[in-house]
Amino acid sequence: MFSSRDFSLWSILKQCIGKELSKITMPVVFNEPLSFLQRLTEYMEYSYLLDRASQTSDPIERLQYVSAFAVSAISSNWERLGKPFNPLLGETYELDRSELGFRLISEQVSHHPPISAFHIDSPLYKFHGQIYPKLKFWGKSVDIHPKGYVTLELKKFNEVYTWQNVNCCVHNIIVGKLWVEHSGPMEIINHQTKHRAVLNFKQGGWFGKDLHKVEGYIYDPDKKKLKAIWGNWLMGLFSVNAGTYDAHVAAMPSSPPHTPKVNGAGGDAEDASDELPCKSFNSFDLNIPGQITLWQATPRPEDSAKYFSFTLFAMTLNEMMPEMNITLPPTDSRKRPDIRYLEEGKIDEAADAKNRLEEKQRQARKERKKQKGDWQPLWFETVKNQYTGKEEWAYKGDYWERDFSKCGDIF
Ligand SMILES: CC(C)CCC[C@@H](C)[C@H]1CC[C@H]2[C@@H]3CC=C4C[C@@H](O)CC[C@]4(C)[C@H]3CC[C@]12C
Repeated sequence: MFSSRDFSLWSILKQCIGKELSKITMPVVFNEPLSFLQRLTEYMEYSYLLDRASQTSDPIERLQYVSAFAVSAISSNWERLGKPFNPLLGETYELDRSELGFRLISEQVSHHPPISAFHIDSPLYKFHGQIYPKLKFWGKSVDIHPKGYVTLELKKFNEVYTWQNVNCCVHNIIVGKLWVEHSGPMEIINHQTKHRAVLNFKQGGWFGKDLHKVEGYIYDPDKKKLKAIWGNWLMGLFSVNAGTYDAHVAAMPSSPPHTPKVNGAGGDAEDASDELPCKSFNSFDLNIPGQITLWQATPRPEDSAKYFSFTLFAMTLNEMMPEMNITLPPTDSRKRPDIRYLEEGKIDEAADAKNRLEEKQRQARKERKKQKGDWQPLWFETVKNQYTGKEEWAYKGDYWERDFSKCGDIF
């Protein structure tokens, strides 16, 4: 990893207050060596939770595991402060993890606004969706709204679940240590049985008491609370009967008084930046009789901090195995020269390559405009999702036949 300490993020971003960030080009030192398509693949790090959900006959237990999956999908965002590369229009990424039971294909289907579509197949489930990351800069922080629904189909039960990704915020852009927070509600619906999980990602608050905490309930179709789910999005989740949980929490002594920080007068979460997430995690393992652990995060590899804070799963994503040179399409993220250079620590080469690719993309767009042509994604098309009622990008099929003769020359 190259140190970006000598570069001021603020000096670049100060021209952009209140603006959408997808249009500004950032120096490559603020990047991590992955494309956003590869980064999205990290949703699948804990794919075993989907296997587990498909293997239980109790719909409530299924929803518990689907909820754990939805939360686990963002756990790798902790401490990840590099910006993934914006995928080029038509860029694709595949990940064949048949030994884990799934394979994934994703494509950048739109450039302005940026939209990434993905589709994952397993013998047990299908998981697909699209993300429209909207980044907005508000001076002290960057707000990220990863718009778009994701859909999970459990084949054995003919069940469809949908949810929306939770909002994200990067704090301390001007001074201090950058850190990531997820906050807001996440609602996961089983459209067949009408069970719902409503989870709340809490804000750190004044003293960081609730930092990274997730808490919520599973409701039956009549909105009766069945199970409580609680934990922390970076480390793990637990569950127990809702009644037991509520009684336990009500009987808990209120938290010990805190000494307010002298300079911590603001009401926002920045004050919590020194709080150790591990410390607050202990208080989440409430040890309630009958509680079960739904999910626990795998610790980061020892040297992770020197490698963009990647998880082990993330470290595999840009690996180019010898046979891949032949099997991969020319549009696969692993073949992007700028990302590869950054991975190798060659900053100047990475910056040059990134400029060249972006220029090439602009030229191609001009050409299309002249010929009055429209861009057509190769592997996805728009359809209406019957459950969410929203237009979405659906996989057309055929990718794995590996006929890549129609792939554009984008790198
Ligand atoms: C310091 C600033 C300017 C650059 C760093 C911004 C980084 C941290 C931002 C840029 C794009 C962001 C991602 C955009 C969309 C998603 C999908 C969502 O489901 C989980 C969060 C996730 C994966 C975001 C994580 C944070 C992210 C990677």
